[in-house]
Amino acid sequence: MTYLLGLTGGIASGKSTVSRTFKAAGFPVVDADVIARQIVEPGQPVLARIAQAFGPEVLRADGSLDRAKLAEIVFSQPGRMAALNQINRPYLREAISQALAQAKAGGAAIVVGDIPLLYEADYADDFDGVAVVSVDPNIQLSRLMARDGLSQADAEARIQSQMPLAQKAALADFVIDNNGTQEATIAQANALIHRLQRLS
Ligand SMILES: CC(C)(COP(=O)(O)OP(=O)(O)OC[C@H]1O[C@@H](n2cnc3c(N)ncnc32)[C@H](O)[C@@H]1O)[C@@H](O)C(=O)NCCC(=O)NCCS
Ligand SMILES: Nc1ncnc2c1ncn2[C@@H]1O[C@H](COP(=O)(O)OP(=O)(O)OP(=O)(O)O)[C@@H](O)[C@H]1O
Repeated sequence: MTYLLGLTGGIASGKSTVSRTFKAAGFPVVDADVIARQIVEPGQPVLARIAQAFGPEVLRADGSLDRAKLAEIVFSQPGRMAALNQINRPYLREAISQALAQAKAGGAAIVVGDIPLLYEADYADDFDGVAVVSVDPNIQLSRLMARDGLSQADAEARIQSQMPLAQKAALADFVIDNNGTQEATIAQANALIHRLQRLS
């Protein structure tokens, strides 16, 4: 039996370290951010609907999505974010559930769905259990600013567009604390793998 694990957290909370650890141990990981990029490639219906709703200024000269421009709009205006979510979510859900089913058919003991908005978009019931990567707010803010070169105000707006991380941790079946070193986080992820292997 495959154990289907949902992996989530906040923006820049450290999900990548955990998903890399599962991949390194040989388990398939379905990455919602990658799928979210695929569904807005030129020629895809979602891109046309985004252009219709947000105007041609969110497209580059070559017709591809100007992600920085769209991010600037949606992370500063919750109403516009809600409009983007309304367009994207049905397509994302379909593509994510197809990718998870395909990964599960491979027969691995654990399959991971790395979904940043797992709780916000109501995916928890699709999984056998959910792991949240947690980090203190001040560390999350400084890592996000450093990684994406954002001002404090822009980084705070992105964090605030999501469910508070403490609330996600309270809902989770497993919590991985990423306040320490990456090595400490990898050790927690490996301990979780051993625990799930006993359950699967
Ligand atoms: C707004 C966009 C253009 C910004 O693109 P950008 O390249 O700067 O960021 P990227 O896609 O790598 O996402 C980075 C992080 O932002 C956060 N984030 C992305 N979308 C959202 C959203 N709709 N609401 C809250 N947080 C979000 C997530 O934590 C994600 O890991 C892009 O994130 C997007 O199209 N989002 C809508 C699709 C979506 O819901 N993706 C999340 C999959 S669960
Ligand atoms: N334990 C750690 N110590 C120091 N830096 C870290 C640690 N964990 C992550 N980072 C750094 O913090 C940033 C955010 O981490 P990461 O990209 O893994 O988060 P994420 O949850 O996958 O983000 P997103 O959902 O936004 O894609 C990265 O630049 C990463 O190198």
